[in-house]
Amino acid sequence: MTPGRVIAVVGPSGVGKDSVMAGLMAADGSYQLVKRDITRAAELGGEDFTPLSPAQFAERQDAGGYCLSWQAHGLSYGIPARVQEQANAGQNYLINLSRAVLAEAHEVFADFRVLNLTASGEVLAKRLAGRGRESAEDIAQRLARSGADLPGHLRVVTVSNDGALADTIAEARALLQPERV
Ligand SMILES: Nc1ncnc2c1ncn2[C@@H]1O[C@H](COP(=O)(O)OP(=O)(O)O)[C@@H](O)[C@H]1O
Ligand SMILES: O=P(O)(O)OC[C@H]1O[C@H](OP(=O)(O)OP(=O)(O)O)[C@H](O)[C@@H]1O
Repeated sequence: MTPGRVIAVVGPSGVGKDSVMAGLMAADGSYQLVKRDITRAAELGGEDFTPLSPAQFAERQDAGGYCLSWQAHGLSYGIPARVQEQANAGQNYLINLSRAVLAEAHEVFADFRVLNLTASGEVLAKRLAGRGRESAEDIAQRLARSGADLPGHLRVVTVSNDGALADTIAEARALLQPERV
């Protein structure tokens, strides 16, 4: 069985990862979005995620429930182990990952690609304020993280999302075309 393709969408907070993923999903029905476990209150909204308490998260993690997990922004994030199983069985996925787990993800998924989104610091600050999910202090901390480097051995496509969302989605699809999104 040919493994499914897993495309990680990464980039700084506010760059448009969730928006671009939604656009890619609307354009190509052959991918599924990965629903993450996050220790964030359900009412904070945004992406469709599974809200867990820190104790619930730790329990799942100890039971081997995650193929990838990390901490960021004072939260824990987990990718359910079944995502790895289903990708290996042929399912294609779009997945929102931390840049810090890309090298590990490259080991976890047999057919792994990265869509790296970028935007200027000014645009990021405006978008985070407009989204209204975080406090001013939280936003400042998120912006301070924005310069992470990507490991050199990965297959990465980089697209600016400084302009219109539709243009970003079209460019990402064109660059990923041989990659089927
Ligand atoms: N190209 C764009 N132009 C204008 N606003 C955008 C664009 N892309 C995303 N946004 C907006 O910016 C905010 C952050 O986008 P989001 O997808 O939540 O980013 P991320 O998931 O990377 O944090 C949202 O309010 C979203 O609607
Ligand atoms: O290590 P980094 O690449 O900086 O990423 C850190 C975290 O930021 C994003 O989280 P989340 O989607 O909750 O936040 P965001 O929407 O503000 O990016 C991303 O999915 C990671 O979980």
